[in-house]
Amino acid sequence: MTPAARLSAAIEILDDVLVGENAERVLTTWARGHRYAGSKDRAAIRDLVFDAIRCMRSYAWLGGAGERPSGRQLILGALRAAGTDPDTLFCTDRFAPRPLHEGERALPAPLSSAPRGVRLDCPDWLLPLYDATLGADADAALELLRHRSEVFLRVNPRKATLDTAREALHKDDIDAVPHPLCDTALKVTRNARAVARSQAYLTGLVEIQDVGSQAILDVLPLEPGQSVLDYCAGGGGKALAIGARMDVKLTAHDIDPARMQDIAPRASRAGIDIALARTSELAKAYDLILCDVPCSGSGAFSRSPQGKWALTENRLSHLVQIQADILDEVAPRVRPGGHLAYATCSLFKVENDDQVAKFAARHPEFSLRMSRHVSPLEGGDGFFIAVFQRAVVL
Ligand SMILES: C[S@@+](CC[C@H](N)C(=O)[O-])C[C@H]1O[C@@H](n2cnc3c(N)ncnc32)[C@H](O)[C@@H]1O
Repeated sequence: MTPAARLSAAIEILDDVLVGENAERVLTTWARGHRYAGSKDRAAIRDLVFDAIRCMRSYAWLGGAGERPSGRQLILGALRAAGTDPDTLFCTDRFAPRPLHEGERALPAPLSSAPRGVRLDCPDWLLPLYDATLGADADAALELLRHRSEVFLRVNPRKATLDTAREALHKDDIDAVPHPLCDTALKVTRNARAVARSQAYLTGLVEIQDVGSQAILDVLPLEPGQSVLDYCAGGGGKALAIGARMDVKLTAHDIDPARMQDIAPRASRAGIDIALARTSELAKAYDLILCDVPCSGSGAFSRSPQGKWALTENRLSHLVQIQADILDEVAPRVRPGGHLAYATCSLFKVENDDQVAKFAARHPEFSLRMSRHVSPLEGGDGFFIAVFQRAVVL
């Protein structure tokens, strides 16, 4: 496909995304209907689509749109943001987006004169929430969240060291460097798209996991032989990381067991045992329970940018209630003297410190031992973790 034809495809896909369709699903459907598009085309179109979602407000501004842009306006804005002359691609070539009309040619005011939420590609109502946590760092963090995230790997210490994992990756033409935030983390610096096909990945030397997600687990009070429950396990990212670090008796649980379907193959690749349990199968008490709760995702909007625009005040309140309910549900299953860890990929106080303070007030049998905020400025997604200990004598 020509670069202009890729733009036409991205415009078509974005038009579906803009009426509320899930971007991943639209991209998959599009690829099925356009078999002539090769893997490089699909990757380029995907990048165009996700960049436009991340930068929706600034591209809409530069594309001359209001708050409800079209796919065409977003792609026009993307070209202007990149300093590309749109006339070279919106042209009469076959499969190219049609040439610009007079109205579209009018240049917008510079982005530097746009309101803060437009410049930072953030819904206005979320700005004070970021400010409350990040203060003077808020703009720099939001700037990072409007760009594509890096690809990070977690080295599995059961199978490799950082060096042997890097060597194995190198054989598949992938370069990666250690990251200071966590001593299991590698940042991929070249050929990230090849990771999922590489021997290092297929044989369990490395897993794909954000560095912030790895770093928060450093604070878990893990001891060999403990019983550990990952209560909101999803695809098992955290459970796998725990099992790779320590010989523990690990159980994964999720309200939606279907979400755990990848855990068995991932655990087998990594050489780790993880039992999967339904709620009725959970034990009465665990030494450590991790609740990696559903959240706004406000620390990870560079990875999942649709969430940024879909979030509403009602949805956020609902999530905060779900998080509190999950903590109340698991609290009785922490053995006396055991630990309860609460984690989010959010940067909002209402989901983090406020949630933790309210739990402590409702459950005087738990004491907060520590909490850790990971900012996007540290290199990965934004995360939060708090660790409580249950009193020995109740
Ligand atoms: C943030 S995701 C977990 C990500 C996962 N821990 C990882 O690292 O890959 C949150 C998970 O919580 C699950 N969940 C939502 N409500 C729940 C509940 N009441 N009890 C248990 N799990 C729940 C969701 O299905 C979702 O898979």
